[in-house]
Amino acid sequence: MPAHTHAPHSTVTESPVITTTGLTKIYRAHGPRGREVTALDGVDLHVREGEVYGVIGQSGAGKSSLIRCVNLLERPTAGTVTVAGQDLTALVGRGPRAGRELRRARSRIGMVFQHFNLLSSRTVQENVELPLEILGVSGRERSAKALGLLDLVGLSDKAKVYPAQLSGGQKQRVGIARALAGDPKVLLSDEATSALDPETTRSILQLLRDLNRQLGLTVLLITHEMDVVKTVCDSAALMENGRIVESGTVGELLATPGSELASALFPVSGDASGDDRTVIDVTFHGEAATRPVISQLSRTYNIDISILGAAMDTVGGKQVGRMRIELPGRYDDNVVPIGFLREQGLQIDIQGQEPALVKDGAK
Ligand SMILES: Nc1ncnc2c1ncn2[C@@H]1O[C@H](COP(=O)(O)OP(=O)(O)OP(=O)(O)O)[C@@H](O)[C@H]1O
Repeated sequence: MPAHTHAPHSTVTESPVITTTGLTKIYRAHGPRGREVTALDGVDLHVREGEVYGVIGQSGAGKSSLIRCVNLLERPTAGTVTVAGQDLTALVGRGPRAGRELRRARSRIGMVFQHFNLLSSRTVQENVELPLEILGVSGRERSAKALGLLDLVGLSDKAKVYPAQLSGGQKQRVGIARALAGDPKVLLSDEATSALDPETTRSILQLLRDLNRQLGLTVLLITHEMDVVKTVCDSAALMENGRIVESGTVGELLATPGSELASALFPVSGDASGDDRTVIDVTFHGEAATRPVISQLSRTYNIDISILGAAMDTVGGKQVGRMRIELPGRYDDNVVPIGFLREQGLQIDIQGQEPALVKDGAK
């Protein structure tokens, strides 16, 4: 594996910057027979300062509800939301003073939308200036700030044009510049690349990553695309039916036996070539990724190993990967070599072991 892979400098700290506890959102349809939909069912989310955190899940899992509750665009039914040390839920519906504080706190949370939400009647610069107008920033200061942000997102030559004259990727860059106008500590991204082609998606993700690194900006993004998580996220959570069912840093997920997210990030396939074989998935990450463990295994135990499938990649600047290998003999014959692999710090998942035990038991 190449040792020269450029690992971007990580700015992740242990301080929590977004925390939700028991976050619950129940939508109630109007009318006496209104149906209830529980979109969030007690979500505990912990996003650390300086990380890019991805929430992934299928349509209807509750991702949009989560991100909209984090900036209080949607009022949670229960639970708390703390952003940068401030309990936002405590400010809801508590009179004009708390309302002002909530608006101020919100200006420290940038939001990027799937369909950009730009005003077509305003130029690019005027779109970026909009949040500053709302904050009461003077004309000259607004203009200087907007031009600086457009430069940061690579659009300094587009200040005077209208959104209709821009490509989708350029529109999203304007959306990002606008989201940064209030100097947020946190950027929320709601499917920011879903409306873009793959190449533009890559450039927007790269921009988010660069802003994360340069500005120490914490990014919480929701997506239904595993590739987005793989490209930019330090940590990820999987949502199903309004709950977080798995979460952690990419490394932690890869080290979790049976992690759905880990196998979705690194899918490997391949079937055993016969009954009398043991198929195992080996996950490499960190330092173990650079050692020749498979050839050591083969030499130490004098066994022939077949590689059935493999996926290697760089996630958040770190080499990670999975390999599905086949060893001769049944599981009982391979306890020692498998122990050897585990001792090397590798994550080992034995394919079909549990179903086989169940089947054996049923015989
Ligand atoms: N305003 C609303 N009123 C009633 N139900 C809603 C409302 N918004 C969302 N829901 C319901 O809440 C559940 C979660 O929706 P949400 O949009 O949060 O999921 P999602 O994971 O973002 O899905 P998608 O990727 O399709 O946007 C769904 O069953 C949805 O129908």
